[in-house]
Amino acid sequence: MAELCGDYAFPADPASHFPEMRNTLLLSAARCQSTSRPPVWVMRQAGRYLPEFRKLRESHDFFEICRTPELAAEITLQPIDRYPELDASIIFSDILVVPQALGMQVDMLPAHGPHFPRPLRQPEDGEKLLKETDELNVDAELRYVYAAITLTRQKLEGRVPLIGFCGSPWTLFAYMIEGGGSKTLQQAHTWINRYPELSHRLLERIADTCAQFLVGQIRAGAQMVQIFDSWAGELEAGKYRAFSLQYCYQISRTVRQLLEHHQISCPPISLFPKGGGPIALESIAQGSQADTHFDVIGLDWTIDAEHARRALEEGAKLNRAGWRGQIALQGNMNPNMLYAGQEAISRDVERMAADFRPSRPGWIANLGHGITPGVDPEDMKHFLQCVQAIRPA
Ligand SMILES: Cc1c2[nH]c(c1CCC(=O)O)Cc1[nH]c(c(CCC(=O)O)c1C)Cc1[nH]c(c(CCC(=O)O)c1C)Cc1[nH]c(c(C)c1CCC(=O)O)C2
Repeated sequence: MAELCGDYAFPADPASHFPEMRNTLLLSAARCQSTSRPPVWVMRQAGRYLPEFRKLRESHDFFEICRTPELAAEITLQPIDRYPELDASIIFSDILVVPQALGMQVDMLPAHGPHFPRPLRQPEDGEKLLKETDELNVDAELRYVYAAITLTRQKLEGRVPLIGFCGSPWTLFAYMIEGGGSKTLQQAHTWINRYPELSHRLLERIADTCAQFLVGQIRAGAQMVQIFDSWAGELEAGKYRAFSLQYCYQISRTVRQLLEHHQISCPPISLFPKGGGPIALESIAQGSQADTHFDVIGLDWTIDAEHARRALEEGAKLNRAGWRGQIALQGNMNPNMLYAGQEAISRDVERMAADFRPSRPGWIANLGHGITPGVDPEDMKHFLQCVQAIRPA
């Protein structure tokens, strides 16, 4: 893997190394600062609904693209070149590069998605992984992502900010045990119920790896980072706090500490607790501390902006650490609305804009989950144009 990217060196100072930014709407909204209009980007915006992506995929394996900075940069830029309406880019990669860095094999099977030939089956498999990753050099394993980020920042020429990301420890842990997608996560639940102590040690190792990985991405040029907790909604409230949220806080804390050591200011950190509902949001605000908080929370489409705000406020009232920071919201149109026709899309964007009006400044328009492969690229364009037409709050 290292051969593919050769030697990589972090820029001395990411703040001054890259072309001057011409669009900072995302970074302002993430800090709840007022903007002329809400910024917009879309999860999975570089993906299979784009013919130019499918064309490149014909001749390259998925993880080969992830490991080849020139290809990852090219795909990251595809939606930016096609849609001048976008206010952010997100580096082309996958959350499963972290299990790979931890020594697990992951393949991307056509039509099936991710597949681990040797998932964690027995407690001994977990102990073995812990032993073998005790002195893991995260930066050496994942520097191909850093190289892709630095190259993409140059190619973006300041058009829009670049977002870096990782999976949440719980979501990655579940993939590492299930070995791929799963409807029930039965085996992951069995691990946290039968082997809670070992599960905690694994989650801590994954969180530490993710934190170092996000710091590397930020040093390489990422201007916001998002933690995808795609399976937050699978856990009951107490277990969500113990097995997921706690480790997302650990990532936030470690990222802030390590960046301070490097004398780099911390960019906005975003958490997407998919399916977690009001209970997850309340828990997030209740448990936040100055050094563990999130600047942005992503919402899926099953919760509306008003309930989300209320849940965050309730949580903040119960916060014993005295944390009173502001949280920006991101989301949350149902991705399936992109199949409903342009008139319906227009109406739903208007509805969404009205719902989020009291949250502005501090709203980043997005879908409530990733865009799916069957969407007509013209309908995506229409969605972006509708968001652009939203007037100042
Ligand atoms: C759970 C998860 C994964 N990957 C990711 C998540 C979290 C977000 C979510 O919940 O959707 C995150 C991800 N995956 C991908 C990105 C790239 C950046 C972007 O444009 O958003 C990001 C941010 C590329 C991708 N990751 C994948 C593709 C399609 C792969 C292909 O071309 O064959 C892309 C463009 C494959 C992938 N990767 C994963 C799955 C389950 C699949 C298969 C199903 C699917 O395609 O949605 C794991």
